[in-house]
Amino acid sequence: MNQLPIIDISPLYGDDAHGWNSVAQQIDRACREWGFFYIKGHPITSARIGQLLDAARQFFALPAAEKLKIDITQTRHHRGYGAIATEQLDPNKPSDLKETFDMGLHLPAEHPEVLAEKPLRGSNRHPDIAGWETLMEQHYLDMQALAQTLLRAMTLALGIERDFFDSRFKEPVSVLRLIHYPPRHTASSDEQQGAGAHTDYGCITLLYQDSAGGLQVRNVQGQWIDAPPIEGTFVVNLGDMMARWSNDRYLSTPHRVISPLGVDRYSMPFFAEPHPDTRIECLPGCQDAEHPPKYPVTTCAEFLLSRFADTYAYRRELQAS
Ligand SMILES: O=C(O)CCC(=O)C(=O)O
Ligand SMILES: [Fe+2]
Repeated sequence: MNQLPIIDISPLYGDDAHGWNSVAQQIDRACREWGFFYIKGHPITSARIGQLLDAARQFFALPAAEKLKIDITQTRHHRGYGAIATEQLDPNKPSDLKETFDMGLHLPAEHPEVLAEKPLRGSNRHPDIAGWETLMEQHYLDMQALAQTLLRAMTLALGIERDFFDSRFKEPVSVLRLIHYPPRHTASSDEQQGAGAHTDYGCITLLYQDSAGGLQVRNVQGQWIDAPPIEGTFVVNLGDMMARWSNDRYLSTPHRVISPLGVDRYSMPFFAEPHPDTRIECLPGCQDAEHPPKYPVTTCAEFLLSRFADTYAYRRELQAS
């Protein structure tokens, strides 16, 4: 197994039941065998992607002092700029060779969860770049809608009600992230990695990657295989919350990014995660006498905060304070 499946999801934008079922079967198989696949036939235009890449290049090229005006480590709710080495995804390797911009659902100061200082809730912190905020806020909503379309298809194979995820993804904690990987300058990729080997924390991740390459996925035989850029697609993968929800019927697969040699790389993952209070509890169709629930029940917020603390020194300090 060395080739990730490519699934055309365009039938999900019509109401032909046969088309929906066919896509649902393909997604179900890819989730069980790989936890990773590509999608094509989605509604995000190449013009939009071009605007986002331009914006990302403009932002990451700003002087450090300008970017640090929205330093993520100065927030309680995890929004803004993460400088190089803020994250360490693989505890056995040096910190990651990448810089990031994170945003979430914009909640106004008077929202009850913001007033109550609930973790991960609040307003976005955008850089002062013309057109940036409108572009990013719209893209966030469009990626959330795309993620929910995929989740709706997944309910068919999981044997749960059609709106199971929709009802749990109201006011989600989903994150849209832009990443810049500076080039490595030595032929060896063993030292500092772009992104160390990790599994994602959330339910489902939709990743746009530019043409530089470097993403690798560990297959069930334990080999690292390339997930090369394919024009017009997103790479989709499942995170640990979905593995728990599905009692490991669906795989949360390790992946990493080898820093590009001689070129910059830009990527944009969207991490779809439900409302913070959502109970992550084995789905009824994923358990029986031979497969009892493997994981204790948790909530989305509780689970995410524990994983953030593993990855970010600043979150450990914040949670200890
Ligand atoms: O940049 C990429 O291609 C992957 C990034 C990633 O795996 C992550 O941020 O979780
Ligand atoms: Fe990841």
